[in-house]
Formats: sequence, structure tokens, C-alpha cells
Amino acid sequence: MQLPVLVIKLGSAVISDSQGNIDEKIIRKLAAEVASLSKAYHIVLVSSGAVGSGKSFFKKYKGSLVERKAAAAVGNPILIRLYDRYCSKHGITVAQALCERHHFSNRAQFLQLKETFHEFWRNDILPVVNENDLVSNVELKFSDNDELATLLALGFDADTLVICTSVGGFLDGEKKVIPVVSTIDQSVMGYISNEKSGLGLGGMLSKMTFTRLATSMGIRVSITGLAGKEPLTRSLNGLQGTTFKPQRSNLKARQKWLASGSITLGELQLDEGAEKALHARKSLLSVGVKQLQGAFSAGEVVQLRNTQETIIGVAKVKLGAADLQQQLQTRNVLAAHADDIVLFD
Ligand SMILES: N[C@@H](CCC(=O)OP(=O)(O)O)C(=O)O
Repeated sequence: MQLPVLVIKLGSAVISDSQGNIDEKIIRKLAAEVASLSKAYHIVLVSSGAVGSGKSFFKKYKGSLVERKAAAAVGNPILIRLYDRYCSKHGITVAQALCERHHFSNRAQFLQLKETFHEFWRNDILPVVNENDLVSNVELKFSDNDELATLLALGFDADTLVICTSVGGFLDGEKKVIPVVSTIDQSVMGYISNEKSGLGLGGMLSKMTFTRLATSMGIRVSITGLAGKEPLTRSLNGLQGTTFKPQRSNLKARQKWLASGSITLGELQLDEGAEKALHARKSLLSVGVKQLQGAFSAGEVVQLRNTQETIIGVAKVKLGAADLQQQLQTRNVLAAHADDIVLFD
């Protein structure tokens, strides 16, 4: 049965106690709720917390990148065992999915991931996703799991993305949760504080950046806490946390996947003529590319920047970086077909 997809993202701070250890009471409560929601949704659970769970096994842990990678590798199985212990009480088996950035910038790889997740859902198996920190170096890292959850929501054309946070929702200037946000404009962004929990990577700025991307691609987003009974269901019903309304819904699944490559391995800087042509739904020719950055291959998704330095969209390129660079100087060739371009506005 084809159910709507629900992506739930759990930050490290929201599933940990004040000492930074995973709070089993929360996992027990979540497992019961996820089991009941899985009758109505195909669920993807994106869970942080691996670094926090693994770091105490390292003698002189200071939080360097290599220590975080190693701690995540120790912590991921600890996390998974916990999810498995409590989900199995409700007849749900869990599967671990460790993702890397190129799983999203390459359509063929993403389709494989998608096929595997559908196999999970057919068998009542819950995919629990985290970044494959062990092999993610600085350039290839997701900025945090808010990004990973958003890319999954876009790629799966999810109905809703629920981002669970320790502050309970999106707060206004008086630190009260705003129940509904119709459009994320400057006044809304002005409420963002720079405070972050000591445990995780992403703060509210990151959550709002990705919420803006997801809502602009037609996905409803809820930012919520996990206090009280059935917090996920309550947030889906608009009774808890902040609901951000979707902005447009006319994009096809493939276009949403393209948009999910918005933070990609490469970038093309376009001239004004090319920008105009794209807005007129034309293809991108190499003559309109002023310069390029990054080591991308043909068929991967890159972001498009205009002369004002604004990211205007993404495109699946026909040529890899080296070939395109050569063509810029010699010939005018197709850099990306109009069907493979998604503009953000
Ligand atoms: N992959 C890392 C998560 C990093 C991260 O994004 O953390 P958070 O900001 O708490 O969602 C871990 O499992 O600890």
C-alpha cells in the first residue's frame, strides 16, 4: 500500500538526558508512537546521538573531527540497539541506513536507496538514518542531520517533515512557541537566536534554512519538542510545536529530488543572459557559465548562482567539471537541459 511519507528528525539534545546520555524513557515513548503512526505513514527516522553515545569510550576525547567520526562509529550500534529494543515491543524491526552526500547528488544512487526503503516499509521495518560520519570528510559532510532529513523528505516527496528539538518549537521574541508560520519571511527569520544545545551540530538557523527549502518545495514542516503524550501526533495535528505551511505543490517527485541536491558538490556561476534564459524555461548553455567550482561528474546535481551571488536553483549537468571547464573556453554546448533545472523562485 502506498502511504504518505513522514520524515522524523531527532536531534541529539532532544533524545538525551542532562548528562548527555540517551534517555531511554524518550526512546520508549517514541517507539510506541512511531509504531502507531506507521499504520498511516511510511516513516523515515533520522536520529542523531551517535557521537554523544560513543564519546565516553575514548580516553582523551576533545571533539576533533576524527574523534567525532570514531565516536559515531561506536555510538551508532548503541543507538540502534536501543531503537530495536523498544520498537520490537511493538512488532517493528529497525534497519540502520548510514547515508553519505553522494547518495543524494547522484540520481541512480538515490533511486537505489529509495527502492531499499520501500522494501523496508513492505516488511514493517523502520529505517533509522544517520550520516555515515566515519567516512564523511569536511567537504563531503552534510552540514548536519537537519540537512540530511530535509534531503530525504525532498527525495521521498514526503508529506511532512517533523524536526524534533529541545526548545519545543520555533520561538518568537518573547520565547513563546509560534503555532503556525504561513510564510518564512524576514520578520520570521529575525526571531532566530544563535543559541545551540552543547550536544548537536545544527541550531535554529540551520533548521530554518532547511525548513525554508522544504516548504518552498511543497513539504509541510513541523518543528516540535517531545514533551507530553504523543508529541508527534499532536504536532502533526497542529496542536504542539510550530507548523510551517507548504508553499507550492506543483513540483514533480523528480524535480524535488533535483532540488534536494541544492547543497551539492559543485556550483556554476551564470551570467545575466543565462539567468534570463532559465527563467524563460530554456536550457543552460556553456556560454552562459562564467565559472565553475567543485569536482562534480556528468549527471550530478550542482547549484546555480547568479551575478548577485544568490543561489537561484539547481541543475543536473550534462558534463563533468573538467569537461565543462574546457568547453567554456572552446565551444558552446549544452550544460544542463531545461527539464533538469529547478529554480527556487
Ligand atoms: N551524526 C551525528 C549527528 C550530528 C547532528 O546533526 O546533530 P544534531 O544537531 O543533534 O541533529 C551524530 O549522530 O551524533
